[in-house]
Amino acid sequence: MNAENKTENLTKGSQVAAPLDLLASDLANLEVRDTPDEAVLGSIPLPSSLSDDLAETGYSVCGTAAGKTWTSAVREEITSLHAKGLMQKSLNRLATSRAPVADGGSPGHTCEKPGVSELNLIQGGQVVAEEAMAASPVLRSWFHGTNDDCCGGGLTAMLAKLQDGAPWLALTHLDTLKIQFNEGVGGCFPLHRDTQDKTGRKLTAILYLGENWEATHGGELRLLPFPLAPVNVAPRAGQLVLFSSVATLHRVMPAKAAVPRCVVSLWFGSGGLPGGDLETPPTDVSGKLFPWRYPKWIDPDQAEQLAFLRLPKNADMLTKILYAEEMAESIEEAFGKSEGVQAALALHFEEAARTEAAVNKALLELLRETLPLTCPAESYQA
Ligand SMILES: O=C(O)CCC(=O)C(=O)O
Ligand SMILES: [Fe+2]
Repeated sequence: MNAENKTENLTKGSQVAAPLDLLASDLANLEVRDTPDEAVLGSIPLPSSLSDDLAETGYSVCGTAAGKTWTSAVREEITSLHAKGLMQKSLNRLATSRAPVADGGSPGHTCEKPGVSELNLIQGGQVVAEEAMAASPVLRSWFHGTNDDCCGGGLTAMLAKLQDGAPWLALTHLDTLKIQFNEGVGGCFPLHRDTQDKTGRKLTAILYLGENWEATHGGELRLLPFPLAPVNVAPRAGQLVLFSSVATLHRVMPAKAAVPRCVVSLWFGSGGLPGGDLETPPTDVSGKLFPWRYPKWIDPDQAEQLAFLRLPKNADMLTKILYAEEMAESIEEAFGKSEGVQAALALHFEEAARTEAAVNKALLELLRETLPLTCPAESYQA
């Protein structure tokens, strides 16, 4: 059965695939390696499995992408920017109704993540926070790629490694560099995908800087690589997570201890920067540019039958339904239970129910029984 037929089945047809066996798997590809303390992000190889990881799961985890000395220096810079009051509250606008308002937008409720501050240092490839950048020599030299004296790392080296590791993403530039400081008092991010817009952002790279992170500190990044099982990633210093900005659902679990959680988030794009020589970025909204294939632990026949689950429209509909509860929980954890949040949750459940009504019931029942596809070790906390 091809993907087109399956797409129809999702909304109209009555035919459903045979139940799946949940298959055992080899778990990830954790390359143990000796990372020099001074290693700058970009200076040391990314996992050799990067391309396979991204194509099979939509994400790739690199246990150590930078050394202790460098990650400590970046953590100190972020901590000091926070102490100087140069960062901003992290806000989200939650839709509360589908009815348009006078200015053409839709009604919403703006909420703040408690204890979480952020700042874009780079946006559209340009420095947009001059004062903060001036006060951050380590991040500044990483961006300008002038740290030859520290193992030849920096943005240029990192971009080259990503281009090499996943050439099909056609990455051309760093679009955004955001720093984040979470005081560790419950702050978290609700379930989301990073990009629905046309900025050309394709790949998210998150570098964690948590010194002596322990499970009791919370703040794990939870990836939901539908239809595969969710994975929690520890925000340990030097750990880098790469994932599709367009496709990969993720959230940040609540921080549980008064230990700051510091993060550098990078978004890489294709198609060049605005005003550059290249054409408008190719978009993978059609699903064509991301070469999805299922991990080897899924039987090839089943993999073929399940390809339709990853067509963007299908994945969007099904995750809205299957992760409706987790989405609601993550919104409440991030923003509390104010009236505005309650209105947003009511709309969220209404939309999930409307989406569910459009999907073939037998197929949905089957998917509820068989998904997510689980490999034996679900949680990675190296
Ligand atoms: O802090 C993290 O681990 C992820 C943050 C995130 O998802 C975002 O900034 O979009
Ligand atoms: Fe995100």
